[in-house]
Amino acid sequence: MRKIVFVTGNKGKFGEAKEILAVKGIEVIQNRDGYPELQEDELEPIAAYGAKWAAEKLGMPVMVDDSGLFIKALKGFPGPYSAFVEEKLGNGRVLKLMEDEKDRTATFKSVIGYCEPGSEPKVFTGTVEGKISYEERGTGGFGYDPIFDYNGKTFGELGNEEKNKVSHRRRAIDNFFEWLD
Ligand SMILES: O=P(O)(O)OP(=O)(O)OP(=O)(O)OC[C@H]1O[C@@H](n2cnc3c(O)ncnc32)[C@H](O)[C@@H]1O
Ligand SMILES: [Mg+2]
Repeated sequence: MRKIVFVTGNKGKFGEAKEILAVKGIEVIQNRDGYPELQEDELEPIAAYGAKWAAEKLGMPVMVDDSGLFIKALKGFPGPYSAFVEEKLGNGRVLKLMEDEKDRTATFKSVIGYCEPGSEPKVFTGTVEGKISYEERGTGGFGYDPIFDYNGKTFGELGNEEKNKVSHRRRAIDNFFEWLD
């Protein structure tokens, strides 16, 4: 069975990637050592740099996943700052920022960076469109899931199995897997 090391400190991301890739016959092993996260306004260079850095450091093939929530009415905020905003503000205050906004459109984006030592990194992108809810709903998932409404249910309400069929992460991993084959 093929094994890939996933460098991430995020338990939610790891659990999802593990489930999605298990179906494809790939075992994912978590490494929590982390990598330097560039400050960029796009996720792709952050994922590419992180994957390259970690592959050279660990001397084995690695994947990383840099992701974020892009809210249209907030000009794409929090986007690449999603982790920082989640930690400092949380979902409640993101909803507060959205209080008077009629356009609730938002995009979740995941960029998988993959790199083998001595090679150039590859990036694979997945997105899913949804709406920012008016209140937090559901206890499933992690991070922004309770405020991301996908066809009437938040990702927090959907449950892992359903989320994994349609999520940004699923779509990015599908693209990655297609290339791997
Ligand atoms: O160690 P890493 O992999 O960097 O883990 P992280 O949590 O710092 O992750 P990012 O730097 O990619 O920041 C992404 C932020 O967006 C959140 N996020 C990413 N994917 C999500 C998803 O599927 N559902 C809800 N929130 C998500 C996540 O919790 C972070 O706060
Ligand atoms: Mg991070």
